[in-house]
Amino acid sequence: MSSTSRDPQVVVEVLSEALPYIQQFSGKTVVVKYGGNAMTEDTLIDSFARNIVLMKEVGINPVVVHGGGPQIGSLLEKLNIESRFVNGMRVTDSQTMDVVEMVLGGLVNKSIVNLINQSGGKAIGLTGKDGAQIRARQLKVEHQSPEMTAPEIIDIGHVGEVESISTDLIEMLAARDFIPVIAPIGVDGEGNSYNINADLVAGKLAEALNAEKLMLLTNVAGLMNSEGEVLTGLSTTQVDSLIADGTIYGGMLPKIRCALDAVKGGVNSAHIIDGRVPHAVLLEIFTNAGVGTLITDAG
Ligand SMILES: Nc1ncnc2c1ncn2[C@@H]1O[C@H](COP(=O)(O)OP(=O)(O)O)[C@@H](O)[C@H]1O
Ligand SMILES: CC(=O)N[C@@H](CCC(=O)OP(=O)(O)O)C(=O)O
Repeated sequence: MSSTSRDPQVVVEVLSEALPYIQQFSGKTVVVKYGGNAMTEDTLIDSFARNIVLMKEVGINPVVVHGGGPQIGSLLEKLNIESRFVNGMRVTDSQTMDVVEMVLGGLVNKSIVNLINQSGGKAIGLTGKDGAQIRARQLKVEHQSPEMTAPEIIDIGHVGEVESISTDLIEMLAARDFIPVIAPIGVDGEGNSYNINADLVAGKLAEALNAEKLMLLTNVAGLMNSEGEVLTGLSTTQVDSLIADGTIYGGMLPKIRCALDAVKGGVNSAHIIDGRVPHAVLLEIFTNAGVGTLITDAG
């Protein structure tokens, strides 16, 4: 339906209903993680970009952190390089690291920046290497399968975890009305690059920025139980048991862990939401629709 064919009364009522949310979040920072799996259709990416611009226009400071796992996977496939994951993390040798940097820092970052700019925003794309703002160290992964008596520590190459984040650059850009768009690549003191799971970067960045909200856009309706029902208001203990019985696996592991860490670290709420729903970001921020899984410290 075109905007001209909508009942004007409905349009103004919708705008009016958003007012308390606009007042509540104006001046606050919201970190939005845009997962590669949610970037499936051009119209969806376009509505995501418009949502981010609208947030900025009403006085909220959006900071975008993006993923791009499937996009990295498809270039690796073209280059005949196999993709392997351990606990939801990509095993990253030097060759894979080059591809990760090209895809995340180049193609994906610049296409999001371009779409936000096309929608009237002022986006600036950066990786964690710019201004050395994301200091990383190598992540050691603990892996245990049912047949093993004790977990083993495995080296999965150039995969990093966040050691520290400097928010100067992001705050400077946000204060001048730019929208920072961050690719999850970190750097250590020697200048080595690290591939960091985008959820982990988003969670740590939300903490460092004292963000009001962390929104994780993905390709499922939320965190689900084994019956496929969306769960919300989970405690750490409930999450631990869902991990232990295999209900939470793969890419949902870093996502739920970073959401729990972020709310423990002072972020007011974290939300795992379905990025395949048009205008998912606005639905979460400006309505009571209750999309997805909500995580708060009280959970
Ligand atoms: N309990 C669960 N509830 C929902 N999704 C889950 C669960 N456990 C594992 N997953 C998987 O996690 C995926 C989302 O993580 P990921 O693929 O890394 O997405 P993104 O690119 O958005 O970060 C889902 O597509 C689903 O396959
Ligand atoms: C270490 C690790 O796994 N890094 C991720 C970085 C991209 C990412 O996190 O993308 P999504 O959010 O789309 O999953 C990867 O190489 O796929």
